[in-house]
Amino acid sequence: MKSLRPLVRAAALASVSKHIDHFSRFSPSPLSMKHFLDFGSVKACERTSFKFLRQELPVRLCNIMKEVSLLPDQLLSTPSLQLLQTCYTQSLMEILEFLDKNPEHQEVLESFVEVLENVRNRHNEVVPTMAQGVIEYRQASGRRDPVTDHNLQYFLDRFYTSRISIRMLINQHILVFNGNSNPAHPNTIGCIDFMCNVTEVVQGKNEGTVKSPSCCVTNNTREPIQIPYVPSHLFYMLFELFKNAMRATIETHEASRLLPPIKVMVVVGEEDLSIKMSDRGGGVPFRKTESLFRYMYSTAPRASMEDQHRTPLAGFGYGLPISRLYARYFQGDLNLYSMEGYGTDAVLRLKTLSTASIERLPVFNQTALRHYKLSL
Ligand SMILES: O=C(O)CCCOc1c(F)cc(-c2c(C(=O)NCc3ccc(C(=O)O)cc3)noc2-c2cc(Cl)c(O)cc2O)cc1F
Repeated sequence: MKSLRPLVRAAALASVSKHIDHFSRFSPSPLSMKHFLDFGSVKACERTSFKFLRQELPVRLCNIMKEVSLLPDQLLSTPSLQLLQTCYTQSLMEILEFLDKNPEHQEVLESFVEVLENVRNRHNEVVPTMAQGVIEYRQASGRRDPVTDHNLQYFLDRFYTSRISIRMLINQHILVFNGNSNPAHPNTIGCIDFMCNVTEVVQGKNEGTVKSPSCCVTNNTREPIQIPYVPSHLFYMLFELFKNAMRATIETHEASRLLPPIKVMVVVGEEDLSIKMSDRGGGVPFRKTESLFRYMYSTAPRASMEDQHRTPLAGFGYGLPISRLYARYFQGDLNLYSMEGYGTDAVLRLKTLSTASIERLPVFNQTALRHYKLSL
């Protein structure tokens, strides 16, 4: 008797592709920070959240899985991408199990939270796994051409934004409905601090270390600058910017006893909250600024110490491009203004109003499809 395993696997794959086709026809529904706050506050209803997520999570998963399926075979066939597709498929099937479950049953709601925790943990390593897949693809395909790099950048921006948004929905549901209020952080609703003191988060990033440049923070108001935001997202972005500013400053002033300070200005306007981090770390040529945002998974060893100083861009990780995705996720942005020979200003913009902070989500549609029709 032939093993049933291949038949079962084929049937499961056929079923999954049917679901992916079905749910990828829906567009993801962007939520605003105000919605997250209103929904997670006293009006929080776990049944309503459950009914929304058992539809919306498959929609977001299947929209990006559709784009993954359009990647070139040489990338799709890498062990890392095979692992990612299995991971996403498994998570999709586990959530789809709840489509016909009764939200009036408490055990259904409790089981759903457990499944979401499993999904979140399963996806913890997605970023380095995708990075490894890109390295394997680049090693296998050998040639590097600008069109492929451009289309890969387009895909990775969408893939990581999708992942940020899925984890936001999952974390909100788990934190709001797992019954543990957070006494240490009374201003939080799920993973959102509705009175996030931006200046304090900036200052908290500058724990002095040996020989690190001093930092001074100035506001444009005497009152604390507070907006509803996700502290972990803000922490990730500021840490990345401080790391780069400190590295440039230290490498440029190695011989100096006194390092020029990194200055941070926090300004809140009616529409934008802007954080400008200014260093005197020597800057990079204007022509190379955009390359700082590339997903450089280069494993190329640097030839020498000299090279290490002259071509650090080759070793750029993905901290900066993903920081820009976090900023853009809630309609903000991250821009670099570098003056070669002097230093760099990194300007992080967030939205002041929770009604303007609306999820910016990738949608699988004809426009997206055209990017993949071109040779990736
Ligand atoms: O490891 C990681 O994850 C991130 C590793 C990251 O590594 C870097 C790093 F921290 C800082 C810089 C850098 C330089 C530099 O290095 N200038 C010297 C040079 C001059 C010319 C050229 C050239 O012609 O190519 C290259 C560099 N100048 O400004 C910045 C700079 C960059 C950003 Cl994103 C920032 O927010 C603040 C900054 O001061 C470059 C990095 F690459």
